[in-house]
Amino acid sequence: MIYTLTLNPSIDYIVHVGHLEIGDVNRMTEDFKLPGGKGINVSRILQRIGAPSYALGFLGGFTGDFIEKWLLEEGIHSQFTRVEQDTRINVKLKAEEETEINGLGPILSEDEINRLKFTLSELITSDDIVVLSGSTPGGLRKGFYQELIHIIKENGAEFVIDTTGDDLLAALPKKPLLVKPNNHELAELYHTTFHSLDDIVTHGKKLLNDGVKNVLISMAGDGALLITQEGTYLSNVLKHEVKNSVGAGDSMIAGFIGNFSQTKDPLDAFKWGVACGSATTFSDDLATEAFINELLPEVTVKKI
Ligand SMILES: Nc1ncnc2c1ncn2[C@@H]1O[C@H](COP(=O)(O)OP(=O)(O)OP(=O)(O)O)[C@@H](O)[C@H]1O
Ligand SMILES: O=P(O)(O)OC[C@@]1(O)O[C@H](CO)[C@@H](O)[C@@H]1O
Repeated sequence: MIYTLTLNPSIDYIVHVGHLEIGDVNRMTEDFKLPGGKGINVSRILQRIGAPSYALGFLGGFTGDFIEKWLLEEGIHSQFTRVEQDTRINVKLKAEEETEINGLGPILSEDEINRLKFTLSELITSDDIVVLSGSTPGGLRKGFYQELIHIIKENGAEFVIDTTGDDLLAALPKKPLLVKPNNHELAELYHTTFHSLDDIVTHGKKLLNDGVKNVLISMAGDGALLITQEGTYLSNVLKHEVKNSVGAGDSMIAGFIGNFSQTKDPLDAFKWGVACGSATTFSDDLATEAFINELLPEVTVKKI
Protein backbone atom coordinates (compact mmCIF):
# COMPACT_ATOMS: atom_id res chain seq x y z
CA MET A 1 0.00 0.00 0.00
CA ILE A 2 1.08 3.55 -0.66
CA TYR A 3 0.39 6.06 2.14
CA THR A 4 0.62 9.80 1.67
CA LEU A 5 1.19 11.95 4.73
CA THR A 6 0.34 15.65 4.55
CA LEU A 7 1.20 17.44 7.78
CA ASN A 8 -0.15 20.75 6.53
CA PRO A 9 -3.05 20.24 4.09
CA SER A 10 -4.94 23.19 2.65
CA ILE A 11 -7.96 24.29 0.77
CA ASP A 12 -6.45 25.81 -2.35
CA TYR A 13 -8.53 28.88 -3.14
CA ILE A 14 -7.87 29.56 -6.82
CA VAL A 15 -8.75 33.12 -7.67
CA HIS A 16 -8.75 34.54 -11.20
CA VAL A 17 -8.74 38.32 -11.46
CA GLY A 18 -7.57 38.96 -15.02
CA HIS A 19 -5.62 42.10 -14.14
CA LEU A 20 -4.43 42.74 -10.58
CA GLU A 21 -4.34 46.29 -9.23
CA ILE A 22 -2.36 46.30 -5.97
CA GLY A 23 -3.88 48.65 -3.37
CA ASP A 24 -7.29 48.74 -5.13
CA VAL A 25 -10.52 46.69 -5.09
CA ASN A 26 -10.18 43.81 -7.54
CA ARG A 27 -13.12 41.65 -8.69
CA MET A 28 -12.76 37.94 -9.30
CA THR A 29 -13.65 36.66 -12.75
CA GLU A 30 -13.70 33.03 -11.54
CA ASP A 31 -12.87 31.18 -8.34
CA PHE A 32 -12.54 27.53 -7.23
CA LYS A 33 -11.93 25.74 -3.94
CA LEU A 34 -9.93 22.54 -4.20
CA PRO A 35 -8.44 20.16 -1.65
CA GLY A 36 -4.72 20.84 -1.49
CA GLY A 37 -1.48 20.05 0.25
CA LYS A 38 1.25 18.11 -1.50
CA GLY A 39 0.47 14.62 -0.18
CA ILE A 40 -3.24 15.07 -0.90
CA ASN A 41 -2.42 15.98 -4.50
CA VAL A 42 -0.25 12.85 -4.72
CA SER A 43 -3.17 10.72 -3.48
CA ARG A 44 -5.57 12.28 -5.98
CA ILE A 45 -3.29 11.51 -8.93
CA LEU A 46 -2.49 8.01 -7.63
CA GLN A 47 -6.23 7.32 -7.56
CA ARG A 48 -6.58 8.43 -11.17
CA ILE A 49 -3.76 6.20 -12.44
CA GLY A 50 -5.06 3.08 -10.72
CA ALA A 51 -2.61 3.01 -7.81
CA PRO A 52 -4.85 3.67 -4.82
CA SER A 53 -3.37 5.15 -1.67
CA TYR A 54 -4.33 5.95 1.89
CA ALA A 55 -4.16 9.63 2.87
CA LEU A 56 -2.91 10.56 6.35
CA GLY A 57 -2.14 13.86 8.09
CA PHE A 58 -3.76 16.52 10.26
CA LEU A 59 -7.20 17.97 9.42
CA GLY A 60 -9.30 20.40 11.45
CA GLY A 61 -12.42 22.55 11.33
CA PHE A 62 -14.77 23.26 8.43
CA THR A 63 -11.84 23.41 6.03
CA GLY A 64 -10.76 19.93 7.15
CA ASP A 65 -14.33 18.65 6.63
CA PHE A 66 -14.29 20.00 3.07
CA ILE A 67 -11.11 18.08 2.25
CA GLU A 68 -12.22 14.85 3.90
CA LYS A 69 -15.56 14.91 2.05
CA TRP A 70 -13.91 15.65 -1.30
CA LEU A 71 -11.48 12.74 -0.94
CA LEU A 72 -14.32 10.43 0.04
CA GLU A 73 -16.22 11.43 -3.08
CA GLU A 74 -13.16 10.60 -5.18
CA GLY A 75 -12.97 7.17 -3.51
CA ILE A 76 -9.68 7.93 -1.72
CA HIS A 77 -9.27 6.19 1.63
CA SER A 78 -8.07 8.36 4.46
CA GLN A 79 -7.41 8.25 8.17
CA PHE A 80 -6.64 11.81 9.16
CA THR A 81 -5.85 12.88 12.70
CA ARG A 82 -8.53 15.42 13.61
CA VAL A 83 -7.22 18.58 15.28
CA GLU A 84 -8.83 21.49 17.11
CA GLN A 85 -7.74 24.36 14.85
CA ASP A 86 -8.80 24.88 11.23
CA THR A 87 -6.81 23.50 8.32
CA ARG A 88 -5.32 26.46 6.41
CA ILE A 89 -6.56 28.12 3.20
CA ASN A 90 -3.89 28.81 0.55
CA VAL A 91 -4.62 31.51 -1.98
CA LYS A 92 -3.50 30.92 -5.58
CA LEU A 93 -3.92 34.23 -7.35
CA LYS A 94 -4.05 34.01 -11.12
CA ALA A 95 -3.55 37.39 -12.75
CA GLU A 96 -0.90 38.38 -15.29
CA GLU A 97 1.38 36.19 -13.18
CA GLU A 98 0.63 33.43 -10.65
CA THR A 99 1.05 34.46 -7.01
CA GLU A 100 0.67 32.02 -4.11
CA ILE A 101 -0.04 32.96 -0.49
CA ASN A 102 0.23 29.85 1.69
CA GLY A 103 -1.05 29.80 5.27
CA LEU A 104 0.92 28.82 8.36
CA GLY A 105 -1.46 26.04 9.35
CA PRO A 106 -2.90 25.10 12.75
CA ILE A 107 -1.08 25.09 16.07
CA LEU A 108 -1.12 21.44 17.18
CA SER A 109 -1.35 20.09 20.70
CA GLU A 110 0.99 17.40 22.02
CA ASP A 111 -1.94 14.98 22.12
CA GLU A 112 -2.76 15.61 18.43
CA ILE A 113 0.88 15.10 17.46
CA ASN A 114 1.07 11.84 19.42
CA ARG A 115 -2.17 10.57 17.88
CA LEU A 116 -0.76 11.01 14.37
CA LYS A 117 2.44 9.15 15.33
CA PHE A 118 0.36 6.35 16.84
CA THR A 119 -1.78 6.04 13.67
CA LEU A 120 1.34 5.80 11.55
CA SER A 121 2.99 3.19 13.75
CA GLU A 122 -0.20 1.07 13.80
CA LEU A 123 -0.80 1.14 10.03
CA ILE A 124 2.57 0.87 8.32
CA THR A 125 4.07 -2.51 7.41
CA SER A 126 7.21 -3.56 5.55
CA ASP A 127 5.21 -3.79 2.26
CA ASP A 128 4.40 -0.09 2.31
CA ILE A 129 5.71 3.15 0.83
CA VAL A 130 5.01 6.37 2.75
CA VAL A 131 5.12 9.66 0.82
CA LEU A 132 5.96 12.55 3.18
CA SER A 133 5.09 15.81 1.44
CA GLY A 134 5.03 19.51 2.04
CA SER A 135 5.69 22.06 4.73
CA THR A 136 5.07 21.50 8.43
CA PRO A 137 2.46 23.60 10.28
CA GLY A 138 3.98 26.83 11.61
CA GLY A 139 4.10 25.88 15.28
CA LEU A 140 5.32 22.29 14.89
CA ARG A 141 8.68 21.50 16.49
CA LYS A 142 11.74 21.23 14.26
CA GLY A 143 12.80 17.75 13.22
CA PHE A 144 9.28 16.28 13.29
CA TYR A 145 9.80 14.61 9.92
CA GLN A 146 12.75 12.76 11.50
CA GLU A 147 10.43 11.34 14.17
CA LEU A 148 8.08 10.07 11.45
CA ILE A 149 10.92 8.59 9.39
CA HIS A 150 12.09 6.76 12.51
CA ILE A 151 8.65 5.10 12.83
CA ILE A 152 8.54 4.24 9.11
CA LYS A 153 12.01 2.65 9.18
CA GLU A 154 11.27 0.77 12.40
CA ASN A 155 8.26 -0.77 10.65
CA GLY A 156 10.46 -1.74 7.68
CA ALA A 157 8.70 0.47 5.11
CA GLU A 158 10.17 2.67 2.35
CA PHE A 159 9.63 6.42 2.24
CA VAL A 160 9.62 9.30 -0.23
CA ILE A 161 10.25 12.82 1.03
CA ASP A 162 9.23 15.97 -0.79
CA THR A 163 10.25 18.89 1.33
CA THR A 164 13.09 21.39 1.44
CA GLY A 165 16.01 22.58 3.56
CA ASP A 166 17.07 20.94 6.81
CA ASP A 167 14.16 18.45 6.84
CA LEU A 168 15.30 17.13 3.46
CA LEU A 169 19.01 17.09 4.37
CA ALA A 170 18.34 15.22 7.62
CA ALA A 171 16.33 12.56 5.75
CA LEU A 172 19.06 11.66 3.22
CA PRO A 173 21.06 9.20 5.39
CA LYS A 174 17.80 7.31 6.06
CA LYS A 175 17.88 6.28 2.39
CA PRO A 176 14.64 7.59 0.88
CA LEU A 177 13.30 5.65 -2.10
CA LEU A 178 12.77 8.95 -3.92
CA VAL A 179 13.34 12.66 -3.52
CA LYS A 180 12.12 15.23 -6.07
CA PRO A 181 13.49 18.71 -5.59
CA ASN A 182 13.05 21.13 -8.47
CA ASN A 183 16.28 22.68 -9.76
CA HIS A 184 15.78 25.84 -7.64
CA GLU A 185 15.23 23.85 -4.44
CA LEU A 186 18.32 21.76 -5.21
CA ALA A 187 20.44 24.90 -5.67
CA GLU A 188 19.13 26.32 -2.37
CA LEU A 189 19.83 23.06 -0.57
CA TYR A 190 23.52 23.30 -1.49
CA HIS A 191 23.68 27.12 -1.22
CA THR A 192 24.71 27.50 -4.83
CA THR A 193 23.56 28.77 -8.23
CA PHE A 194 23.39 26.56 -11.30
CA HIS A 195 24.83 27.74 -14.61
CA SER A 196 24.40 24.56 -16.65
CA LEU A 197 22.73 21.15 -16.79
CA ASP A 198 26.08 19.67 -15.69
CA ASP A 199 25.89 21.71 -12.47
CA ILE A 200 22.43 20.31 -11.75
CA VAL A 201 23.55 16.73 -12.43
CA THR A 202 26.63 17.14 -10.19
CA HIS A 203 24.49 18.28 -7.27
CA GLY A 204 21.81 15.66 -7.97
CA LYS A 205 24.54 13.02 -7.67
CA LYS A 206 25.38 14.36 -4.22
CA LEU A 207 21.87 13.38 -3.12
CA LEU A 208 22.49 9.89 -4.49
CA ASN A 209 25.83 9.64 -2.67
CA ASP A 210 24.17 10.83 0.52
CA GLY A 211 21.81 7.82 0.42
CA VAL A 212 18.83 8.52 -1.87
CA LYS A 213 17.86 5.58 -4.11
CA ASN A 214 16.20 7.57 -6.93
CA VAL A 215 16.74 11.29 -7.47
CA LEU A 216 14.16 13.07 -9.64
CA ILE A 217 14.84 16.71 -10.46
CA SER A 218 12.02 18.64 -12.05
CA MET A 219 13.01 21.64 -14.15
CA ALA A 220 9.62 23.03 -15.27
CA GLY A 221 9.88 24.04 -18.95
CA ASP A 222 13.30 22.35 -19.22
CA GLY A 223 12.00 18.84 -18.49
CA ALA A 224 13.29 16.55 -15.77
CA LEU A 225 16.28 14.44 -14.72
CA LEU A 226 16.39 11.01 -13.12
CA ILE A 227 19.62 9.99 -11.38
CA THR A 228 20.08 6.42 -10.09
CA GLN A 229 23.08 4.13 -9.50
CA GLU A 230 22.53 2.89 -13.10
CA GLY A 231 22.90 6.31 -14.73
CA THR A 232 21.50 9.77 -15.41
CA TYR A 233 18.52 10.27 -17.70
CA LEU A 234 16.97 13.41 -19.21
CA SER A 235 13.35 13.68 -20.35
CA ASN A 236 12.07 15.64 -23.30
CA VAL A 237 9.83 18.68 -22.82
CA LEU A 238 6.22 18.23 -23.92
CA LYS A 239 4.70 21.10 -25.87
CA HIS A 240 1.12 22.07 -25.02
CA GLU A 241 -0.53 25.17 -23.58
CA VAL A 242 0.76 25.81 -20.03
CA LYS A 243 -2.20 26.48 -17.72
CA ASN A 244 -1.19 25.72 -14.15
CA SER A 245 1.88 25.26 -12.00
CA VAL A 246 0.13 24.11 -8.81
CA GLY A 247 0.65 20.40 -8.19
CA ALA A 248 2.88 19.59 -11.17
CA GLY A 249 5.64 18.32 -8.89
CA ASP A 250 3.18 16.32 -6.77
CA SER A 251 1.76 14.75 -9.94
CA MET A 252 5.27 13.80 -11.00
CA ILE A 253 5.87 12.03 -7.68
CA ALA A 254 2.53 10.22 -7.98
CA GLY A 255 3.31 9.06 -11.52
CA PHE A 256 6.74 7.80 -10.50
CA ILE A 257 5.69 6.03 -7.30
CA GLY A 258 2.42 4.68 -8.69
CA ASN A 259 4.29 3.00 -11.52
CA PHE A 260 7.40 2.04 -9.53
CA SER A 261 5.36 0.30 -6.83
CA GLN A 262 4.03 -2.01 -9.54
CA THR A 263 7.00 -2.38 -11.97
CA LYS A 264 10.12 -1.66 -9.85
CA ASP A 265 11.45 -0.13 -13.08
CA PRO A 266 12.81 3.41 -12.44
CA LEU A 267 12.92 4.31 -16.15
CA ASP A 268 9.31 3.37 -16.81
CA ALA A 269 8.37 5.14 -13.57
CA PHE A 270 10.27 8.24 -14.76
CA LYS A 271 8.19 8.34 -17.96
CA TRP A 272 4.98 8.12 -15.92
CA GLY A 273 6.26 10.89 -13.65
CA VAL A 274 6.90 13.18 -16.62
CA ALA A 275 3.51 12.37 -18.19
CA CYS A 276 1.64 13.11 -14.94
CA GLY A 277 3.62 16.29 -14.13
CA SER A 278 3.20 17.60 -17.67
CA ALA A 279 -0.51 16.71 -17.81
CA THR A 280 -1.16 18.76 -14.66
CA THR A 281 0.86 21.68 -16.06
CA PHE A 282 -1.39 21.65 -19.14
CA SER A 283 -4.67 21.38 -17.14
CA ASP A 284 -6.75 23.76 -15.02
CA ASP A 285 -6.62 21.42 -12.00
CA LEU A 286 -4.75 18.17 -11.43
CA ALA A 287 -4.44 15.99 -14.53
CA THR A 288 -7.14 13.52 -15.55
CA GLU A 289 -6.38 9.87 -16.28
CA ALA A 290 -7.38 10.33 -19.93
CA PHE A 291 -4.96 13.21 -20.45
CA ILE A 292 -2.09 11.39 -18.72
CA ASN A 293 -2.62 8.41 -21.03
CA GLU A 294 -2.75 10.75 -24.03
CA LEU A 295 0.61 12.33 -23.12
CA LEU A 296 2.43 9.13 -22.16
CA PRO A 297 3.44 8.18 -25.75
CA GLU A 298 4.94 11.69 -26.19
CA VAL A 299 7.44 11.16 -23.34
CA THR A 300 10.98 10.14 -24.26
CA VAL A 301 14.00 9.77 -22.01
CA LYS A 302 17.67 9.48 -22.95
CA LYS A 303 20.74 8.49 -20.99
CA ILE A 304 23.21 11.37 -20.72
N1 LIG B 1 6.26 24.96 -18.76
C1 LIG B 1 6.33 23.63 -18.88
N2 LIG B 1 6.43 23.05 -20.11
C2 LIG B 1 6.50 21.72 -20.25
N3 LIG B 1 6.53 20.85 -19.20
C3 LIG B 1 6.46 21.36 -17.94
C4 LIG B 1 6.35 22.77 -17.72
N4 LIG B 1 6.29 22.99 -16.40
C5 LIG B 1 6.34 21.77 -15.81
N5 LIG B 1 6.45 20.79 -16.74
C6 LIG B 1 6.58 19.34 -16.49
O1 LIG B 1 6.13 19.04 -15.15
C7 LIG B 1 7.26 18.63 -14.35
C8 LIG B 1 7.12 19.16 -12.93
O2 LIG B 1 7.05 20.57 -12.97
P1 LIG B 1 7.90 21.58 -12.04
O3 LIG B 1 9.33 21.46 -12.36
O4 LIG B 1 7.26 22.91 -12.22
O5 LIG B 1 7.65 20.97 -10.60
P2 LIG B 1 7.62 21.68 -9.20
O6 LIG B 1 8.45 22.93 -9.23
O7 LIG B 1 7.92 20.67 -8.18
O8 LIG B 1 6.08 22.04 -9.15
P3 LIG B 1 5.17 22.53 -7.96
O9 LIG B 1 4.91 23.98 -8.25
O10 LIG B 1 3.97 21.68 -8.08
O11 LIG B 1 5.90 22.32 -6.66
C9 LIG B 1 8.49 19.14 -15.10
O12 LIG B 1 9.65 18.40 -14.78
C10 LIG B 1 8.07 18.96 -16.55
O13 LIG B 1 8.18 17.60 -16.95
O1 LIG C 1 3.08 25.14 1.92
P1 LIG C 1 3.54 23.86 1.30
O2 LIG C 1 3.14 22.66 2.09
O3 LIG C 1 4.98 23.87 0.91
O4 LIG C 1 2.80 23.77 -0.13
C1 LIG C 1 1.39 23.69 -0.16
C2 LIG C 1 0.92 23.79 -1.60
O5 LIG C 1 1.30 25.02 -2.23
O6 LIG C 1 1.50 22.73 -2.34
C3 LIG C 1 0.55 22.15 -3.23
C4 LIG C 1 1.12 22.15 -4.62
O7 LIG C 1 2.31 21.45 -4.68
C5 LIG C 1 -0.72 22.95 -3.07
O8 LIG C 1 -1.85 22.13 -3.18
C6 LIG C 1 -0.60 23.59 -1.71
O9 LIG C 1 -1.32 24.79 -1.57
